Amino acid sequence: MSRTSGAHTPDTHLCVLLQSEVVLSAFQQHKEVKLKSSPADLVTETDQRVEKILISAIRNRYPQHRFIGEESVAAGEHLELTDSPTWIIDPIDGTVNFVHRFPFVAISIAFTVNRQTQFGIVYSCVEDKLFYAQRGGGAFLNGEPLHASGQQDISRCVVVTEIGAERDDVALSTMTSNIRRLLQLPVHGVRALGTAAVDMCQVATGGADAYYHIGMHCWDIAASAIIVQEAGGVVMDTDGSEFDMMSRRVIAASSAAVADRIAQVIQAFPCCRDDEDNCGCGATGVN
Ligand SMILES: O=P(O)(O)O[C@H]1[C@H](O)[C@@H](O)[C@H](O)[C@@H](O)[C@@H]1O
Ligand SMILES: [Mg+2]
Ligand SMILES: [Mg+2]
Repeated sequence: MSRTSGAHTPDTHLCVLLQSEVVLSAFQQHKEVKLKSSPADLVTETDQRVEKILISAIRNRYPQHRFIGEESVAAGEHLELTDSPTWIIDPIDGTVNFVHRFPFVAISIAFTVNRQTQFGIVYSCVEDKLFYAQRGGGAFLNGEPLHASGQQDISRCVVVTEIGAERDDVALSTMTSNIRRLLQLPVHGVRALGTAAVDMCQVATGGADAYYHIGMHCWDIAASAIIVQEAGGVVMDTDGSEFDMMSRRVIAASSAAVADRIAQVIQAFPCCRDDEDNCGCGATGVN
């Protein structure tokens, strides 16, 4: 059981914390690695095992609920977000880090009703940091309230992003030119931790002022999106429209001014929506 669990933690937190022991005990071990959508999109037996245990534990308690799990979708399960109560699960966010023992790996769980996120949990296992938010209830890190930085001036920002699993020329040149354009504004710095969920939670802590990503999946950011929003941050699509967790594009920021400025500077590359089957573009929504 993690050092951060407490009497106040709801059942789901306990579920996550219990599974983090599975992640942590495997963290130092040799891992059998399989490839998914690219040579950089990895999965291990631990990813699959943690997701199975989480889903069966939650399903046991809530048999009518639906699930969107990264590894269930990778195994061919249809991905559809409906009005039904739905759990959106990334059993290990940062699998490349997990395989390499780079100490930023997280379990991410979001819960939606009527397609609206009710709460999100991101547990950064090696750091032992439990990020949590409930709609209208604020955002917390290990029980302490979180507040975004409120920074309005892009030139005073630390911006977090990810070079994801894409290795095609269009995606790579778009991502690298986005980073170059931001650095030339200039911004104070660009960072990447290798886990979208923990990256985005840095905006909720105020330790970063913005996060943007093109190509991630709903399970990577569904939980951290509500954590940023409840910490007073802004979350939107990279085209400036309302945040849509299935679009595979996101900007999370300390303020609308910074979010809008980033939306002006960065470009997106085409990638299928998570809920779009066989959309035919280069970067597929599922593996
Ligand atoms: O580790 P997973 O759950 O696969 O998620 C990562 C994704 O695969 C990468 O492409 C992104 O760059 C990371 O930020 C995600 O955390
Ligand atoms: Mg992930
Ligand atoms: Mg994952």
